[in-house]
Amino acid sequence: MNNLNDKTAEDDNRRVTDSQNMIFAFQVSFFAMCRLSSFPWSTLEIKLQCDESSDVILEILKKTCLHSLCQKTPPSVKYRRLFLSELIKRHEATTTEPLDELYDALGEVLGAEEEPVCYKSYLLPSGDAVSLSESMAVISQGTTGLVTWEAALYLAEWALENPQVFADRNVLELGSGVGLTGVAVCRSCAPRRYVFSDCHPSVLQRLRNNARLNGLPLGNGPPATITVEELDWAVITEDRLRELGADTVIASDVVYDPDIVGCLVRLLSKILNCTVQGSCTNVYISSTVRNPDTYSCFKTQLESAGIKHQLISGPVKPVFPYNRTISIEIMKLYL
Ligand SMILES: C[S@@+](CC[C@H](N)C(=O)[O-])C[C@H]1O[C@@H](n2cnc3c(N)ncnc32)[C@H](O)[C@@H]1O
Repeated sequence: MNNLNDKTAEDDNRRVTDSQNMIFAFQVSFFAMCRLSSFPWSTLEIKLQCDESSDVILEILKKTCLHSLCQKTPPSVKYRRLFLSELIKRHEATTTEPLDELYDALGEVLGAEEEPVCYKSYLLPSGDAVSLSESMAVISQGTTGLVTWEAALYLAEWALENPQVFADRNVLELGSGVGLTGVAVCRSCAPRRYVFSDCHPSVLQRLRNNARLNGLPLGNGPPATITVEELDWAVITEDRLRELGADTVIASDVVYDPDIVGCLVRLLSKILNCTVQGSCTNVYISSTVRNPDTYSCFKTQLESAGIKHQLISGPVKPVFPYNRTISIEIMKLYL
């Protein structure tokens, strides 16, 4: 008899955990504005078939559109409308009573005005969120820097698993974009100093706003510990690099255009040759291998500049939602 009771309790626990995992998956995907087709809809349908109540739908609603994060840093109006319409469709396919909360939430979104930018929030293992103002289009205002790219999420996951690489280090990030990797590193890896950088005026402005939005204590140059600097790879001098004094340099998705590979490699060569207090600088580049020709052109130019590279094992534990079928690599550079 005891065995039977134990088994039932075990099954109940498993069902609760499965349900919580599914609801969490909805929440993570919703706040990162993932494609709706990537949500676990079929798991939800199975759950709805086994459960007579609307509790699970209500819980998903509470963890998404009704969550306090959605009041502060909401995904776009259009996205919330499409999400709610899909949720309503799945709920209407069941035999349960209509849920007023769903229609109220949709009514609110239908009455809202679309903004040119939206917020995406990426949940950290600590439960905190990194919320970023991002553009809707992957290229806007003539730059690719106003959205978060997969290589940034990959590098951030790797950093979360390897905090010792950043702890008490003076970190310079090149081509920071909207700032996902940097915010995650500052929040979770305790760097001594962190310099976000980019060259595009709109990206720099967005970066400053995003750093503040995430509570980072932004200053204006030393002795501030976290700064946003205009740093163009084509014009930065060795003197400026020495002033910055970085002992760890990172970048994500900066190898995407054959026209800028040359000046990036020249900068990397300056960085590696410019020793800080006798110690060598650790350089890590995270790249999505979209175009093998561009990537191999980068490797060839590294070699010609006398820079060696070593592939680093990527992150093991998925934290952020992104397409994991694409090829992303982190390389460590050295002389
Ligand atoms: C594809 S985005 C990647 C942004 C971010 N690292 C990410 O992975 O989400 C490339 C970034 O490199 C920056 N960039 C391109 N050329 C640059 C240059 N010459 N100097 C500094 N930044 C540059 C762009 O402004 C843009 O923010």
